[in-house]
Amino acid sequence: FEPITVGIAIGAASVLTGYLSYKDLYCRFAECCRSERPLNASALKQDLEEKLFGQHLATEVIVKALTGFKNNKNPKKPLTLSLHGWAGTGKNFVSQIVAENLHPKGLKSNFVHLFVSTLHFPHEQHIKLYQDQLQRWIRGNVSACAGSVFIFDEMDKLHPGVIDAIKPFLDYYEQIDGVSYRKAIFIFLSNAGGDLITKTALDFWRAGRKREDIQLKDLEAVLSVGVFNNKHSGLWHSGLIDRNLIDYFIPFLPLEYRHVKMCVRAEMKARGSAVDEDVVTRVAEEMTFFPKDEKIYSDKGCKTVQSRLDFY
Ligand SMILES: Nc1ncnc2c1ncn2[C@@H]1O[C@H](COP(=O)(O)OP(=O)(O)OP(=O)(O)O)[C@@H](O)[C@H]1O
Repeated sequence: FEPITVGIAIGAASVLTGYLSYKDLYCRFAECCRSERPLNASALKQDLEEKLFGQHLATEVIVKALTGFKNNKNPKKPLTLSLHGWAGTGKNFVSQIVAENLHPKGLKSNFVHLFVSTLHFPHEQHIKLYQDQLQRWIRGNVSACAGSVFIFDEMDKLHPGVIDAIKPFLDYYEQIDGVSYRKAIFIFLSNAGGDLITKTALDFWRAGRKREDIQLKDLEAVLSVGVFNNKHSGLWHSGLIDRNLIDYFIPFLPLEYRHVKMCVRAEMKARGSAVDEDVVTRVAEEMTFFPKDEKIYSDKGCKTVQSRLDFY
């Protein structure tokens, strides 16, 4: 070997390892954006299967959507998921699990952003301002981290004008003003279609069929009436659906008595207490169930379980 070449190689290697270890060290203390980091699909699946109760369809579609998207080195557009269902059925909860699997700090991460319509965009007269702020916010954050996650809660209460502001980012553009949005993930949550999803679940129940036998295709037609063709739905107005900018519609089924009980048990464990079946039953029985005669589904899903448990 020629001494000069060897010297250069050693120099380059030490600079490189120095750089790498510096970066690794830095990322131990500060949060780093690692958009290229592969998704641990089995960890996500396990998380959903263990923590999310009664939502076999949502679990299946979310794992499939995220695995496909994160395995694709060159996606043509950002991933857009639209989660639909009754209150308290786990839409926010799932977003939190997804966020944690993408960025370890989850909702607290600098690369995960949650917007709540009634909180962040409450006044119709300020739509123009919201549009500008939101566009600037998304542009700034995707420039800083390509794999940023944006969650929009209460999408059905969001003014279509605000949705219009984000539409360009969801499209198939390679870049907009030098920024590529193709690795970002947008998650929309709404109650739209929840009543129709419930009706399908109820039809299955009344026909003596198992909840787990409900398939995506049983709900696609239902969602298309409730959300796609419903002119009062913000999603329809915005043209997001017409332009095929939503990749996956994910239905959340209404929760039954047994699922509410599972939520109570999970909450007790999370609080570090032993599971007391007596308390589990009492909390579950305090919830209200519908329809009036059959009383199958919890009105609020698992939503008030935590506060009710405080009384025991
Ligand atoms: N399917 C579920 N499995 C396990 N826990 C659940 C489920 N659904 C709800 N929960 C529990 O109830 C809490 C409230 O649910 P969540 O906020 O996710 O409901 P949501 O569907 O987003 O409701 P909304 O439409 O009213 O915003 C969650 O933080 C979680 O603890």
